[in-house]
Order: sequence, then structure tokens, then C-alpha cells
Amino acid sequence: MSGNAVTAAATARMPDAAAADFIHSLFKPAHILVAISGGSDSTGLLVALAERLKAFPTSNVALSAATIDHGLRAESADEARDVAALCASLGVPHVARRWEGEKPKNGIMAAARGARYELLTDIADKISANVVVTAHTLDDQRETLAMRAARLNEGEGIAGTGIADAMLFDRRVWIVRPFLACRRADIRAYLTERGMSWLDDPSNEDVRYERVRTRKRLAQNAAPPSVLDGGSTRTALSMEATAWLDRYVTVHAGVLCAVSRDALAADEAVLSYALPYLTAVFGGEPYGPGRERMRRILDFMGEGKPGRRTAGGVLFDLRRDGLYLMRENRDIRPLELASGADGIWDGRFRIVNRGPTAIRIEAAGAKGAAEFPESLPKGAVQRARAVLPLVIAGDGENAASVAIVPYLAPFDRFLTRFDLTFADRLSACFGRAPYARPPL
Ligand SMILES: Nc1ncnc2c1ncn2[C@@H]1O[C@H](COP(=O)(O)OP(=O)(O)OP(=O)(O)O)[C@@H](O)[C@H]1O
Repeated sequence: MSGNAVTAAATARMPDAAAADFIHSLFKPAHILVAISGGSDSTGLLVALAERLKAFPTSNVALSAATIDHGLRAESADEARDVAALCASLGVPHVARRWEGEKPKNGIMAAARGARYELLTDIADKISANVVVTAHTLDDQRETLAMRAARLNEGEGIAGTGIADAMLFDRRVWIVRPFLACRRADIRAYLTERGMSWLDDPSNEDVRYERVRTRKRLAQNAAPPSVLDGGSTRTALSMEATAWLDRYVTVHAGVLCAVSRDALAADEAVLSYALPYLTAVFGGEPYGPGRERMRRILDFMGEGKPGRRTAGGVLFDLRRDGLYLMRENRDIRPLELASGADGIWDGRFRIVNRGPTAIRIEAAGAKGAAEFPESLPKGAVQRARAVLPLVIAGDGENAASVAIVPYLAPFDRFLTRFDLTFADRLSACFGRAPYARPPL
């Protein structure tokens, strides 16, 4: 047996123990919403949680379940009904919702996943659940890591830690994966012991999907990648990057990021962690630029010669006294908002129109009017002012009753527990309340 296999075997958890630990970790009272497709993993998660709570009826934890019918296969509505029947037999309230939106031709899996999380979050809101749980397993984790490693070898993407054990979705609800250290085979054995069955999704065998091909490849490989310590590395980096941020970085008016020159001598691992986040935030994108682009920026900074480069919609302006980051004044689309409406402009600002008439928000250009300290370079300030939001009311006057708050795009969807320290401090740089929610 290889070293990796030993690590995985020693660390894999049994489903009933994982369910018990998760319940134990919650602040009480709590209401858990289980995302259940009816496959073995999510059925196992529901059964393990229900069984545990039945054994401890005074635990002050409520359980509900939800199934999203993506409407992509003829059988999906029947399957949702089967899951509803299973939940009824366990005495767990169940909600089924259908994905009604337009279905794209490409990237259907990613679109379905996005819609699924959106609908689950809505359901959690409606029934006042504090946490949504999904049943991702150690097998899913290995597949994800193998896929990401393959992409990195092809020069795409940024290094990650695989599937996070918890993520804050849309700033609204924690999504937690209590089975991330459990093996699918153990979950199936657990269900079989109880005489319970599950649904088999035929797309799990469809080799047109990268994940299915990866699963089949890993099944032939005796030594799958060991992944179990990814979270602690990430947490350590998040803390180091926070210290770096505190020491060297100032954000002015939500549009100009000043990084002192000494900051650029920091450990490359810290820069490679912090800069993609900063770039994503200032560029209004959910992700940082890919590895190749970031590499070029790091090399440019390493050389230290004053000059300008762009990546991910952000201008990197390197001067003798430091580095300045700001949104590139390019492809900034205007946003129209009816009275009472709100929206995100350029991925960087959330705008709420409380006024009586429609408004339009566009890049301020020469009209940008925020105050900046005198000590900042004039050119950088001028560029930063140009990418401020300018509100134009329907009647041509600047609207008075419009709220504008910075919006940190990458933190909205995929912020993980490992990144919380850094994320908290970075949102504080924008003058916002710390980002982290109370721990689970
Ligand atoms: N149709 C569904 N309804 C409710 N929950 C679902 C559904 N499909 C998946 N889930 C939940 O998500 C978990 C992971 O499922 P799957 O591996 O198919 O997801 P995925 O497509 O890889 O997306 P992601 O990893 O982002 O959830 C399941 O164990 C289950 O908890």
C-alpha cells in the first residue's frame, strides 16, 4: 500500500461518526437543510443525520431536505417524488423545486450547479434554515483535485485546495460538506446495512463528462493524490496574506489600491495568494486572472522597473514609491436602474436606487470627484477617479437617494472557510463591517 493510500485510509471517516461530529459542531438551535438528489451520498447523509437526531431528540436541531429538479432528464420529476417519499418515511419535511431558467447549450453542468445553489439558498431563506449541507465525498474530492491538477499542467486556472468543507454562498448561507472525508463505498455499505436503496444517475457513467473520465482513471490508479491537508495550508496562507495586507496595503475610495514598495519583496506564495484576490476585487471579476497572466505580473513586479501592465481588467501601475492597482478604464458597461431597483455595476459596486425616477450609472471619466490624499501620484488618482461610478438621474440631475456600496465580487460565491481571515480584513479595507459570519 502506498503512503498516500495509507493516509487516506487512516483519515477516512465513517458516515455515522461524520454526521454526529457535524451536528455537534453546530450552534444550537439550528435548522439543517439537506440537499438531496437521491443518489447514494446524499441519501446516506440524510439518513445518518436523521438517525443521529432521532437518537438525541433533545438536541435542538431541526432537519429538512430539498431536491432540485433540473428538468434535464425525463425521469427527474419522478425521482424528486421518490425522494419526497423517502423523506416522508423518515419524518423529514421535504421541498422540491424545479429549475425553470433558460438552459445554456454549453457548460450545462456548471449552469445547473449555479441554479441549484441559488434555489437551495432561496429554500433555506424561506424555511429559515441556518445551514445547507451537501454530500460531497472523499471520492469527489480526489476527482476534483485530479481535474484541477490536470488543468494546472495545461497552464490554466489557479492552484486550489479542492472542494472546501464549508463555503459562504452569496453572503446568505453556509454550505457545509460533512461527508468530505467519507468514502462512497462506506456510505453505500451504511445504507445497505439498513436495507435502504438509492437512485443511480445515468450521467455518472457518461464519459462525455470530464469528472466521469477522471473517476474511471483514478479507479485504475492505486495511489490517488492525497489531499487531506489542503485546508490548513490555505488557512496559513490566508493569515500570512492578512499580515501583508495590514502592513502594506491601503484602499482609497474603493477604487485605488496602494501597495508600498517593500510589500513586493514578500514571499512569492503570499503574493500569489493575495494579488489574484486584489485583482479580482478591483477588476470586478469573480476570479483572479489565470496562472499565466499572474505569472507575468509577478515577473514584472519582480523586475521592479516602473511601468504599467494590465491583467483581469486591472491596471498595475508600478512606480518608485509603490504599486497602484485600479480598474482599467475599458469595457465598463453602464447600468440602468428603475426606481426602487438595485443592481451590481461593473462587478464592483452595489447600487440601490431609492429615488422616484430611473437612473443610469456609468464610469465617471473626467467627472470623477472623490477626495484622495495629496501624497498619492496625480496620474494614478486621475485614473482611479475615472472609474468611479457616476449616477445620472432620468432628468439629467445627479440622483440624491442612491446608495452605493463596494461589492467584492470574488467573495460573493466561493469564499471558503480557509480564506476568511484574509477576506475579513480585505472587506474592512473597503470600510465595511468584517466579512466573517459567526462560526457554525
Ligand atoms: N438535484 C439535486 N438536488 C439537491 N441536491 C443536489 C442535487 N444534485 C446534487 N445535489 C447535492 O450536491 C452534492 C454533490 O452532487 P454532485 O457531485 O452531483 O454535484 P456537482 O455537480 O459536482 O456540483 P457541486 O460539486 O458544486 O455541488 C450531492 O451530494 C447533493 O448533496
